[in-house]
Amino acid sequence: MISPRRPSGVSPTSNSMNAAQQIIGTAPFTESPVSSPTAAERNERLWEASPFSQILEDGANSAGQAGAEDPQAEDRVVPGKVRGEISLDVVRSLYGSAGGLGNLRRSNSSVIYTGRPPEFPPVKKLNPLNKKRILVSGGAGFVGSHLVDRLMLMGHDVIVVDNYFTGSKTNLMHWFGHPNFEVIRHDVVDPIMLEVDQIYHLACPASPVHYQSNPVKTLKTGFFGTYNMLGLAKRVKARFLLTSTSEVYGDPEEHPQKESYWGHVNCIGPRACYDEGKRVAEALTYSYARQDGVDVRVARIFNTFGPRMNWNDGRVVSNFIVQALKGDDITIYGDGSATRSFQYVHDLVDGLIALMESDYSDPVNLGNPEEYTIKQFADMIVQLVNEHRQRHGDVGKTSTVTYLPAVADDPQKRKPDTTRAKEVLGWAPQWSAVDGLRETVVYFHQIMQQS
Ligand SMILES: O=c1ccn([C@@H]2O[C@H](COP(=O)(O)OP(=O)(O)O[C@H]3OC[C@@H](O)[C@H](O)[C@H]3O)[C@@H](O)[C@H]2O)c(=O)[nH]1
Repeated sequence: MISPRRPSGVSPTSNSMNAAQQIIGTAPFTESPVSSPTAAERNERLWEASPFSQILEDGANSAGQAGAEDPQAEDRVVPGKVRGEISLDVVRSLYGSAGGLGNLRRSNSSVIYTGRPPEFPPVKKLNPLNKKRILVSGGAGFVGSHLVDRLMLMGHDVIVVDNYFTGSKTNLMHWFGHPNFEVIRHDVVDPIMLEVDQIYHLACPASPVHYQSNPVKTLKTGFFGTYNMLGLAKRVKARFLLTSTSEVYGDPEEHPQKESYWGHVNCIGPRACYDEGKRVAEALTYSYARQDGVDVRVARIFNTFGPRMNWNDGRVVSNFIVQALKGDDITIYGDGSATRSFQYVHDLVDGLIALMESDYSDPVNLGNPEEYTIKQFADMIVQLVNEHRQRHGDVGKTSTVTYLPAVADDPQKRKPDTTRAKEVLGWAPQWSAVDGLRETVVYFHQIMQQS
């Protein structure tokens, strides 16, 4: 068994338990013996030769064992923090230098795609009754690609639709050609017809810089994108999960924010394209549920960070880490007293899957209630980056903070009340912001070394 931990996000009787409980690399299927190697024997030999077999068989201890010889061991933090019986090391291998990042090299004049590693990561062999066809809209993006990784490792058939506005094929390259995986270049503002059992609807730019760059398109994505995905869910009777946002609470007058809070949004401001787009997406979702009986789930996602964020994403985490790694000024908009609560992407993926597999239809906040002022957050990142650089013998310039004008309608405080997620999903974040940031610093450092 890879991990002794039972997924704590779901009850032992729920569907997700059946899915998540199944173990990667379990005993191969049996067939009648024949003189030439059987499929099972071939499978076993391939498995033993696989670079992943060692990782999986070492299980949660592998990071610790590697620590004695590995100079970068301190870059690895908190082994085992992924729910379900999936090794965190395998998940990491898909975006670290052994996986996703290992797929390309850059020089001044060219980019060389070296292809995915010689074998796909092993996916679980599911009983056909438990294997689902799952559509992930926006699956080439930051959060979407991590969700795709997890659903693939769990053994499902995954179809991604993405228009690559902010997503990237390189986030998914490690699955190209896998029989359980398909990707379609498609913009969800246009209808699409597919046969699926579940739809995770993520497609929408999420960084304020991106969603404000074409606000009409953001509103079209919020309305027509959700309308088309809900129409599909209705036609094929798929369960539908909307990724909504903490931005539906606007600049909140209630703190922390409970799901029962109706919000405080400026419907004519520069953020309205996203906030109101997501609010109408929620309204559509519950209208389809009431009128047509569509089986819906709504996650309200709070600030999330992790590997595969674009270095030029524009959000605070990537901006501050990249600035600190370069020794540039850390740009605080306003006086730094606004607060945010940051969750690591693996916690979010756990929560999304637990919600999809639950029988709960009302909105659920998914976020980490650890709250920081932006100034505290800047100091924390500078310190973590300095520690990281010292470990690598890199004595670069230490960044200092510079204050720039505040952005319009910037919410002044944000912190999720996660009581509902605990009660209905058994979900709570497992990663502290610091632990997640350590991994994210390593990731951005690797990206910068490649460019
Ligand atoms: O370089 C920067 C970037 C951002 N910030 C500040 O840091 C805070 C967080 O800003 P971000 O752009 O990361 O994200 P925001 O919280 O404003 O919006 C996010 O909210 C939740 C999600 O749904 C979305 O990912 C996004 O809209 C804001 O106060 C912002 O003004 C800086 O001070 N400097």
